[in-house]
Amino acid sequence: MKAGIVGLPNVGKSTLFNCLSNAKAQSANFPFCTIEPNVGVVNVPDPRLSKLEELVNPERVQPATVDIVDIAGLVKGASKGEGLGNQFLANIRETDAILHVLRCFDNDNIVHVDNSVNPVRDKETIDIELQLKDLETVEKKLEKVKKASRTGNKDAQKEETVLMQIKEGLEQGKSIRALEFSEDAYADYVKPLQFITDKPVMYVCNVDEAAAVNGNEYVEKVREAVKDEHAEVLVLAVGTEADINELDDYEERQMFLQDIGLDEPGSAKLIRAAYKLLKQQTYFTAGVKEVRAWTINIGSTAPQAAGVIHTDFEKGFIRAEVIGYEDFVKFGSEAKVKEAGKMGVEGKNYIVKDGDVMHFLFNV
Ligand SMILES: Nc1ncnc2c1ncn2[C@@H]1O[C@H](COP(=O)(O)OP(=O)(O)OP(=O)(O)O)[C@@H](O)[C@H]1O
Ligand SMILES: [Mg+2]
Repeated sequence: MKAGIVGLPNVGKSTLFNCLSNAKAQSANFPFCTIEPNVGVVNVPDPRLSKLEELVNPERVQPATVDIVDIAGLVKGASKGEGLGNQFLANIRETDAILHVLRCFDNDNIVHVDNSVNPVRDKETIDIELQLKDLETVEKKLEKVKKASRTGNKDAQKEETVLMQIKEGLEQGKSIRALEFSEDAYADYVKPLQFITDKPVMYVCNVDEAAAVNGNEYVEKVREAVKDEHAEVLVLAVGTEADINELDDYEERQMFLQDIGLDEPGSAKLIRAAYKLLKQQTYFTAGVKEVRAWTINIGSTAPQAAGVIHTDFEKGFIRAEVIGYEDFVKFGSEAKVKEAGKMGVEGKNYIVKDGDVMHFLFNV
């Protein structure tokens, strides 16, 4: 699962990527600085992991990770080959969620490809290109489905209705995630086409230092413009955080963060939000060798969760011993939780909860 950073050229996408990941992407004050996507594996900051580390005192700790991709800037006409053309639209298609960066700061020294700061307009520019790309996809599919539908194929007729609904929505400037489908229609006809505007999105408002905590007028306009999308809007002083990240010393970084009014980097909040956007959740294993956060899809069963460690764990799954995170902390160790009778023994239908501390029994 990966989240892609998307936006107009020169709005701070690579700078954001560098805040999140240790992989250094080139960022500079000119449009189309990024051409090939930069890929980074980013640790998901999770205070629960430090707490478990404290209690178990393991040899090593492994946080959950999320893959972040920094993609080239999009411009008007991209879907027709303008700018870097279609290539990076393919890069976006390969992601599972979109972090849409919007420039929400004034600075005459930083070029804006459309010559003025207007994040709502910028958002629409990007949306239109993505919608046009999806329109192309749906029209291609419709051509085929219509043929089958004319021969009286009932399934094809149903599909045609759904695809027409998508086509009309896109033509009205709506993104597919804003359209409503029945659960079946979505699973059968919409999801398989992997539309770009169906991917979950989060808006990242790139502000200056003064607006790091409370945002500014640009941010308010963005919030207003996206209020029907049920999408999260995150405020981040990307440039400032990148500067702070350059400091080697942890104490010094904390000091600068406090100076701008933050108790943790906005990028930490962003990574956690991206993780949620990808519909991922965490369970833990807490052994003396390793305390580790594992990533699963929300709604995973115990065997599916076991399968993330090893496919044999899933195939040979017998049962799972489960301790709720809160109980683990309250009693302080696996043994004490057992003593208190708070350890659950769960079978293959158990739906794993976020934060469960798990131990699997299996045979191979
Ligand atoms: N909040 C900010 N305030 C001031 N300058 C910023 C801010 N965020 C980014 N910048 C500056 O904007 C310029 C462009 O940033 P960056 O290279 O990250 O853009 P990009 O979106 O990746 O562009 P491209 O699409 O061309 O790859 C850089 O000089 C960067 O330092
Ligand atoms: Mg870039």
